[in-house]
Amino acid sequence: MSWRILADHADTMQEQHLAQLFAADPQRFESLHCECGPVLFDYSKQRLSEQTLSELFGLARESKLNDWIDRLFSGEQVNCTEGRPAMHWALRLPADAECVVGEENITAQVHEQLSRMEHVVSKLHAGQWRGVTGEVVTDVVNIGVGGSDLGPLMISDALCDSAVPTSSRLTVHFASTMDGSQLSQLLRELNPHSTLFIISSKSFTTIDTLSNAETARHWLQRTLGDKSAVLHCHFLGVSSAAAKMTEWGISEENQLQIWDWVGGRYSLWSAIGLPIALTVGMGGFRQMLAGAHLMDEHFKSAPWECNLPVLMAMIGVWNTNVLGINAQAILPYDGRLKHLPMYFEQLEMESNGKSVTRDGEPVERNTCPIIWGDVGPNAQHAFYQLLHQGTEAVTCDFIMPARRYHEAHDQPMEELASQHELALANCLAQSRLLALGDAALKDPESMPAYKRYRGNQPSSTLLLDELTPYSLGALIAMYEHKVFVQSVIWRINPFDQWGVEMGKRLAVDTLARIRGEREDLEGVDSSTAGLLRRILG
Ligand SMILES: O=P(O)(O)OC[C@H]1O[C@](O)(CO)[C@@H](O)[C@@H]1O
Repeated sequence: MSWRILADHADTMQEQHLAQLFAADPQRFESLHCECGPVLFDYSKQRLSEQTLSELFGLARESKLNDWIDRLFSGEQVNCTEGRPAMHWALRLPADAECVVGEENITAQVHEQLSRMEHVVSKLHAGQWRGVTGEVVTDVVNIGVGGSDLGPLMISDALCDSAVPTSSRLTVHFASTMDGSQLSQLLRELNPHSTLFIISSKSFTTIDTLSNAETARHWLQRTLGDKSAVLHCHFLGVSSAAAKMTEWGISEENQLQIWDWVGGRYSLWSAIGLPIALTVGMGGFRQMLAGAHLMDEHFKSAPWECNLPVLMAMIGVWNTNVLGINAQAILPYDGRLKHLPMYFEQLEMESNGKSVTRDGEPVERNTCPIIWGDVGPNAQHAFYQLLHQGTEAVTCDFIMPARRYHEAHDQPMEELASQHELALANCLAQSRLLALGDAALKDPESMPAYKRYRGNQPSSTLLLDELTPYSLGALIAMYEHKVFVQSVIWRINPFDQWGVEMGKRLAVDTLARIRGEREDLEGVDSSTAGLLRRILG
């Protein structure tokens, strides 16, 4: 029923260009933006009206959104294919919050691991973590992939301005690629005597991570010898599989725990976020948790009309399923957020890239759009041409902090401030031009066709007061909950990722052929067989 109403309503909306919507209502921004703590969400440049939202809320009611939000926050097994709850929100609860699921006191477990993390962070920052030969550890390498890499990497970079000075002058590095290229580059520069590795893997079975971990172990042992003390002094593990960490050789006191109920792409709030805490200190890490908790509470209790994750999700549904816009660009106007698009690609596409409902039926409508992005000003010189004059409709998320640069380190303050202003101006100019097209320009009719702008490309702007652990925590939690709301509307499970499993199994079989352990090419398609023959000479 709601879908039909939305389709009818779309017929009217499609007739109106964004330029007309803005011209008709000078107060459009006032009625179509919303705030939660440090995040302002402006959706006035989306192709919708207040009536659209009320029709979308009809769909949310029909989909029993509030019941699903209750299920998520009561620890029900919302991840039905794996029989697990999804409780990343519990990682952000303050120590005095009560959260008991079954027999388990979740808050107590979470805060015990936070204390253990704190111990590790203080020891490393104070220069008290020593390698096997007594040298102070100065370099930490996080080995992980997917959620065990992207979140920690993205946030550590984003919060570089909040980095705490440490007496050990600690540097945190990341290695994820299974071909070993990132790690071997690092190993050329690092000193085995003063390097610590974090093996970060929820499952502790991911071949990418385990093969890099093996390489790191051999690198250390070639210089430091084959004694168990080398493993003890140079490896930490973060996983939900304690026995596997022990079997690999990580001593129990160097193990940090996460739980089955934290999905990999939702895990940066747990000990998987250790590299973040090493960068911004435990104080900064707790601020990030507090920002996310603020968004959790807002999501649970704010009316839909001013609920940021719900609004963002329903606008996404409107774009994808009613306006037929199947591409979304993530465009941060701040170089510190360069990994944010990649992080959201995993969060959204691994969660909602599904075509079977919770009941095992084929979905009736499109699910997650294709998401990509880059630092906005750089992307202006790369793919914005398509946004402005191509044939595809794309919705964009512009993300930027309003303020930056309180302290100038080595550069004059005015120089830094003026570069920030430049980025802000470009962000506002681009979203304006995308929305209004020629209407944003003077005398467009005099221009040749190839210089004209169609406009009507929808976008949202997420304005943070500043980029801090608190505001970034709130922003990421907002997107997490948006993904959940959309999964409810699309009736899919956002917490599993079966689509990535079969590829891993086929790779095992292919590897046996590449290594000559299996010579026949029986059952292999001609393309793969031809490429294998060429590789094997
Ligand atoms: O932390 P793990 O278990 O090594 O998994 C890494 C990544 O691999 C995936 O399972 C996909 O293969 C992601 O969901 C996950 O973030």
